[in-house]
Amino acid sequence: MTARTDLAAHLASLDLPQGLTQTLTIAAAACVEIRKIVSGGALVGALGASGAVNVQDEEQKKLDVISNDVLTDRLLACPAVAGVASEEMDTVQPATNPAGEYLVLFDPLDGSSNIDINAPVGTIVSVLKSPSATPTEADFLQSGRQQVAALYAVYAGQAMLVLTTGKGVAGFTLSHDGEWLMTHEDVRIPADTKEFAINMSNQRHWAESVQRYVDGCLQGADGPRGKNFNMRWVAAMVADVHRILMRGGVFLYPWDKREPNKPGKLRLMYEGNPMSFLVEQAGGKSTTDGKQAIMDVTPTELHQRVPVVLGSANEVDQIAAA
Ligand SMILES: O=P(O)(O)OC[C@H]1O[C@](O)(COP(=O)(O)O)[C@@H](O)[C@@H]1O
Ligand SMILES: [Mg+2]
Ligand SMILES: [Mg+2]
Repeated sequence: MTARTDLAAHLASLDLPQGLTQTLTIAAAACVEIRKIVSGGALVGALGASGAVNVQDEEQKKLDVISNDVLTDRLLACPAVAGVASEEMDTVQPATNPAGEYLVLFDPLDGSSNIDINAPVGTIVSVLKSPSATPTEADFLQSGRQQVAALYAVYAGQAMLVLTTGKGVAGFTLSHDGEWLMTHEDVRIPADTKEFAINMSNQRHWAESVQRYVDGCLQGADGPRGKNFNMRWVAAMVADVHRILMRGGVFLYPWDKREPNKPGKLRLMYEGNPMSFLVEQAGGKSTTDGKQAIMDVTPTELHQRVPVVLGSANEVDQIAAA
């Protein structure tokens, strides 16, 4: 059997700046640590609430806090990192690395409501160039187009890490020896699909266009789309997007009428941008509404929310036209 390419060999083949390779290597190793803690579950005290709330007023789970600490500690100790920002921290954390060149933004544990029921969760990471070795919050507010890398790790039956540095998308599976080995060399999202993902319990709050789109899917072969659709909702964006990268589909977390001034639930800097980079690099589309690319949104706040409509290109176009 020929040996598989490991993450280190893949990064070397991409001819990246040394500091970026170092940053991605550390982020990927932190994901292995988090995977071990997720796998330990109740045995390692990883389940349940932490008793605290984050800056977005959401209850923090113990695993949100533990994962955040692992990523923050490891990345701030990486000489190439100038600073980090996280969904779980109020403010940015500058490093004290004189040669720091990269900013790393992350959702340390995505799909928090899945932790206690042993369903898939993950980690999402976005990497930007830092304008300075002593960055301020304003330095982090770069659009998704400025990202130099994005990755996620999904902790499910298998742990997988999916990465882009702007030259396509590669997927790695965690071996029993704790190594990320390439199993998916060139991930491509099919342009067409018969599968959509949305939290249907919010239906009455959606905009008319989203109602029309989903209604068309539900009518199946008897309706305007002329084909039957299936629906999936893992309640962890990382796992829903992973499914789309593996076999196509669309994922929607749209704006809704409940809080008209709140753009959506998901966060631009930690969820929207890194997932959009991966989806676009795999040939899909990632938008706020079927039309406007998420990566073109100019960020104004660190914890900014964004509506998300992403996935198979032709299906995203259907949503735009609904
Ligand atoms: O509770 P809902 O509406 O199903 O929301 C699920 C969505 O919320 C999230 O869990 C938010 O992420 P966090 O768990 O990182 O806060 C997404 O991963 C997921 O798509
Ligand atoms: Mg999340
Ligand atoms: Mg989270």
